Amino acid sequence: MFVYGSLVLWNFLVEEISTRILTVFVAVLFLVRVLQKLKEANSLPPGPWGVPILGSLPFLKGDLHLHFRDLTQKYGSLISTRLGSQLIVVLSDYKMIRDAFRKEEFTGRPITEFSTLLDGYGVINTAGKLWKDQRKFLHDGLRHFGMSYIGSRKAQMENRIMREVEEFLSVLAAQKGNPIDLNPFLAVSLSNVICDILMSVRFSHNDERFRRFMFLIEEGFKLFSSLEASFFIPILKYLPGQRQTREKIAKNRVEMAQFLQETIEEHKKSFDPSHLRDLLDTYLYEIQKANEEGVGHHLFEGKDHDRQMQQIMGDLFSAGMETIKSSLQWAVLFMLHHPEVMKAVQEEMDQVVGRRRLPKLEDLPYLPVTESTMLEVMRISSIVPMGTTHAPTRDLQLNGFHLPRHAQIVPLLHAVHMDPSLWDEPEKFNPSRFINSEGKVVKPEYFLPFGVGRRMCLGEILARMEIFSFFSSLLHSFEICVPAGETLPSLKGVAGITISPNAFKICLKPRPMEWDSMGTIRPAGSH
Ligand code: HEM
Repeated sequence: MFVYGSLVLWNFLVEEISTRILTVFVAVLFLVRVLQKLKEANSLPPGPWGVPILGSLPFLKGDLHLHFRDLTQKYGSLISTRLGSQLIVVLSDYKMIRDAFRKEEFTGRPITEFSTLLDGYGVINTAGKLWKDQRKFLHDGLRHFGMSYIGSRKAQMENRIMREVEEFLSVLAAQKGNPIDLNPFLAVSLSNVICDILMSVRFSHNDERFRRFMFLIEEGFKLFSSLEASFFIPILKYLPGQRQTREKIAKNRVEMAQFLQETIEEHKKSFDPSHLRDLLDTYLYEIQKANEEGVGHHLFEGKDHDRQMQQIMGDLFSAGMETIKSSLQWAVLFMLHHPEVMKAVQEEMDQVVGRRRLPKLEDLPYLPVTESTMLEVMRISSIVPMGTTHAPTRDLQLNGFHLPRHAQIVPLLHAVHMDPSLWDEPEKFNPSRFINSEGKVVKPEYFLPFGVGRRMCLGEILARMEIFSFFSSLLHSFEICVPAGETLPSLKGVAGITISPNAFKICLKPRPMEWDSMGTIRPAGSH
């Protein structure tokens, strides 16, 4: 009896002690974790803490890039803040951005609701080896098809662009000076340039297929924006309405994928390895080579080939069309606001290019007023105000602060372009800031419309060629004015991933070319 009683007591004590030890152990673990979090929070770059769960979300006012700019003015050029569950680190000093983004460890992409929707396909939202291989391949491929400052391929690219410029100008001339919104005309012409390079596809201005494709892209942007809240507070994705939005995104993606897949299938049928027509063919070539060698291709890392090609085409199209369209719309808008600059650009071209032909890329070094005007448009509009969001590939230190692996790193390009310590009166539109005392165009190292470092824009050369060709030809061919009775359109843009102007209308009055007064058809080789 005594032995039994002792055993019961012993067991009771052991259980009691174990429970207590376990409780103490859990409490210590919890405390250590809380201390770790506090230490981490203390070593993060400075910035507003906000409120529990929501972070700074309730205090967001206006456009995100302007909100971040206000914070950097208050807390310094490296700040951190929480938006819901996401830790955001903003860099606004150009040297800091440049030095950080040169390093491999800043080339990651954050894992967000948005990136999971894309399943790691494409180039823009990938990271690691797959991104690196993809980027190198695309860089070489785009060069091969003329995205280069030198060589015969450059001439090919210029011809391709000028074919679209001429069609653009003739469609505009057919509007006979009536008020028009340039947006749909630019959309077709610019899409044709990029689609030709990617997959030898061109659209006409009334093409139903193209309209549907553009509609799906625009709707996609809107649908993604309406999911934004759940990117920051993931639990919101279970709200009614959010599921339907996701389903709609998936449905639209299938429709766009079908459109792209049709082109991929046509390419597969007519594929000739000795004559690669476009970027899509270069992918097919790589796949064929890998199949013959019986190995998986490093460009796909076990991913579905067709889906990867679809996403690459989609990535380059969406990165390459909207950005140039917005830049050109900003350029026109600034010309309406600064007719004296428009006049100076036109006079320079009349003198250097003459009235017998359209401007060519080789004229550019002799057109400092035109070039500096385009640069100033890019600076002041900063159409990709926050670049793309990067993520550290591991926990890092930057300027003595801790950047955890899950942080989202934002390069605030807008703040760099509006920094009064770098630019004199940055809010003022002043192209001559890019011209030195010898009359030459100079681009300071803190001019970063295409970002900087390892993940900087892949399409910079094409973008510069297109912006020059469309802008200079438009101004060479037409006087641009506000429709009679209408007020000057606002310079306040609509901010999303890019900033574009609100829709506005213009009237175009032809500036006679010499072949018009001669009553002849445009002479062959005049452009
Ligand atoms: C005015 C036109 C354009 C501007 C201002 C622009 C600007 C930018 C910026 C700021 C970035 C992010 C850089 C970073 O995060 O560090 C970017 C990335 C990118 N751009 Fe552009 N871009 C333009 C046109 C184009 C064109 C025409 C193409 C395609 C042919 C293109 C393809 C890309 C791609 C693929 C990336 C992502 C690169 C990567 O993730 O490694 N862009 N661009």
